[in-house]
Amino acid sequence: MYIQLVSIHGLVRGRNVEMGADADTGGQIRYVLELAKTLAKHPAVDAVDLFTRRIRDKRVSSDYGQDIEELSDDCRIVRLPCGGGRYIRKEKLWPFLDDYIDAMIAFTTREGRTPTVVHGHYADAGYVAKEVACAYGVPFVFTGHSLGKPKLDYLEEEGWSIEQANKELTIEHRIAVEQECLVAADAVITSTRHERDQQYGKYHKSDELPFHIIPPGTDLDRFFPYYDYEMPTVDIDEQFKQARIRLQADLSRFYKDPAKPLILALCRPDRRKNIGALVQAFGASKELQAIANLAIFAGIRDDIESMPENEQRVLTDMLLAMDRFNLYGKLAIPKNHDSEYEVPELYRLAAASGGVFVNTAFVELFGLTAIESSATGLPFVVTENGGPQDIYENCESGLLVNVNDQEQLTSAMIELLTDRQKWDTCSSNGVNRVREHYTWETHVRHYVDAISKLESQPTVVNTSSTNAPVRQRLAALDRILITDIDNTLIGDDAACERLIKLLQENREHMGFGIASGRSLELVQEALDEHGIKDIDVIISSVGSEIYYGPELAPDRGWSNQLRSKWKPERIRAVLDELDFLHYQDRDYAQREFKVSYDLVGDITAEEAEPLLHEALDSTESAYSLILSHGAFVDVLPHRASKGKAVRFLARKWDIPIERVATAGDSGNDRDMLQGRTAGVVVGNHDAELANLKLTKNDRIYFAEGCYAEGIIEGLHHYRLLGPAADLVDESKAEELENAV
Ligand SMILES: O=c1ccn([C@@H]2O[C@H](COP(=O)(O)OP(=O)(O)O[C@H]3O[C@H](CO)[C@@H](O)[C@H](O)[C@H]3O)[C@@H](O)[C@H]2O)c(=O)[nH]1
Ligand SMILES: O=P(O)(O)OC[C@H]1O[C@](O)(CO)[C@@H](O)[C@@H]1O
Repeated sequence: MYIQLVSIHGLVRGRNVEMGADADTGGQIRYVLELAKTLAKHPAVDAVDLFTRRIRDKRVSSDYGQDIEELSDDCRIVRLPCGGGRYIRKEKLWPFLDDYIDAMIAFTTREGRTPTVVHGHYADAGYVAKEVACAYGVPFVFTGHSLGKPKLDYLEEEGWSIEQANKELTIEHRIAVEQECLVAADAVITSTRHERDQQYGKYHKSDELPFHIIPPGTDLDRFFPYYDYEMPTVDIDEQFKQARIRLQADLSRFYKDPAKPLILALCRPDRRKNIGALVQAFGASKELQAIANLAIFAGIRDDIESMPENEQRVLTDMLLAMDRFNLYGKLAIPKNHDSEYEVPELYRLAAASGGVFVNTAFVELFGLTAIESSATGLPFVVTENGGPQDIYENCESGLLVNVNDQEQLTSAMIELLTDRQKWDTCSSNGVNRVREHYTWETHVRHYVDAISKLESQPTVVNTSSTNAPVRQRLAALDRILITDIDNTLIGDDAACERLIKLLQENREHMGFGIASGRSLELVQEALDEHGIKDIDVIISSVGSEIYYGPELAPDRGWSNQLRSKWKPERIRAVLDELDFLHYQDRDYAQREFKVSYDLVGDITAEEAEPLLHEALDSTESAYSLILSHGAFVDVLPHRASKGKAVRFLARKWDIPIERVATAGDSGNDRDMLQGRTAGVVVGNHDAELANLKLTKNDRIYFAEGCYAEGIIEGLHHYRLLGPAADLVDESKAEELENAV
């Protein structure tokens, strides 16, 4: 089996995982890393790749910018670009996921290994995994980790409007994607029954979906029992001992009486973790304060003011409550900790002190911290709402509480802190039963069982993607022809037929694309009229739209790139005032990313151009102006043009730009013909192409043949037809350039 796991957001690396560095780097990151590493050790698994986002940002470690990180011989983290290098929160990643899908397909195709399953974690990666699985016709597995509907319910209770939740958290889109993932999934892996029934239950009935309840594990090499320190025969890694000394020193700075038992809380700084309830309970109970100290580790922070709003509020509320209840000398809120060695030591220090672990989250889908604390022998007091119910039933290593009932919370803590017998029972139960129920090895055994049953029966029809085959085809191409339609591809029917036949013969390696000023509808009309089929990609409306395959699936990544600084209403307002322009009212002429006019009167294109720029500059829109056939004026977003769309495609599908043949006849083809593409200007070209000022880098072949005959001549010229071995290499390209 070759398993692809996908987990896009947060900070993912193999060593020194920065758990709690922000709200996006929590339990899910730990989960996917442990899952990947343990899966790779299973005898039925040949390899595991964990796909995440490549981040190149000075504010975070350069580790997150590495393309590949080996976790073991058969297990890698693969980082692919998704929306630039800057580290951004997960809600901002949505527009870039389509590009990520394509990058992942291109990567997989290059590697030449088809995944057995693609497993997406959280809605964002679920979306990616669903499409990739569909592209390869293999099963898609989904795990939500945290779901949008319950989050929205919580936010609404907190007074958020749906508009605010959409604006800041894109919540309805997330929920819609979760819904699609659940319908498409061949297996949904959940951690607990409660999660299946109460959380996923908000989306679908449990008998409608292929659920597998497989609880996660915990790393027992790190979360060993606290009493191992008392056992002279147990060998403990020095790094743990050093972490212990550091923590002891660090915590004792906060406390008047450091010898008291420790009440420990550890979670991401997220409001739903409801840390306030714990501070409130501790602050209000003189008894608790008399018998124990409180330590809250809520992520890692530098300057609270520079943190996102959610995290900022959690921390400031906590500091304010500390002040209000005057908990100085009794409460520690350390700024930093490391999750590899210090977190396990924290649990052990708390256990050795006879303390207790507390999690007062409003709801916890699973709650890794409850099994971590139990594994070290630290009893817990944990929310009864969610996954901890299962943990409690299996381990009996603590108490469940209604976190809205302060009295119950306080008494539970007091009970465990004062009843030594109870504490001992919970502590030993935790150590023993976590080893029975919550190891990653057990998880992986069940996981492999579940997915091997899927192997032979992928229910691809479930998925919503219709363009998967063409995506896969594009990823496998090593060259492509992209041609204009009018007066280039069409104009000589017999030559056009010859070209189509040649392309058919070379179809295995060579793609066929159109780049036209026409709208999609009019491109189709022309293609239908001439019986031209098997188009892989259509760049329409002068490069402002890209579509794939027979289903005409839009490239949303391209549209997202164009949206920035595009102000079509302002453009229209100023151009409407110019008397040498007529707003095109023909069908399909105006598009989301294209505002088009005809030149009218005696004015020439050369005379009109400076006047148009002057008007357009006043709009503060980032535009690109294209004049063609001496008659048409197209205004597009600054990032749109046929040439830019062609380069975008070459990059995205990893086709060397020298092997992208472009063919055209007029001004709006200029930028796809110039540069390193294998440009072909057909013999019947417009005068505006005759005087192209070519630079040393340009490769343009002026064909003698007209229309499609010229294209065929160009393809031969660049030796783009025939077997891959004949392809022009870099040195030949230079020779050719000179010849041109
Ligand atoms: O400051 C911190 C905060 C957390 N952690 C670690 O981060 C993980 C937190 O996991 P968990 O307690 O499960 O909470 P979340 O981060 O909220 O994780 C989400 O995803 C998990 C995996 O699916 C589920 O168990 C949770 O219920 C769900 O909320 C644990 O390993 C902690 O040790 C730290 O190291 N430092
Ligand atoms: O607030 P949200 O969007 O539900 O996300 C919760 C976060 O918790 C996590 O488990 C942290 O790892 C992720 O699933 C997600 O980053």
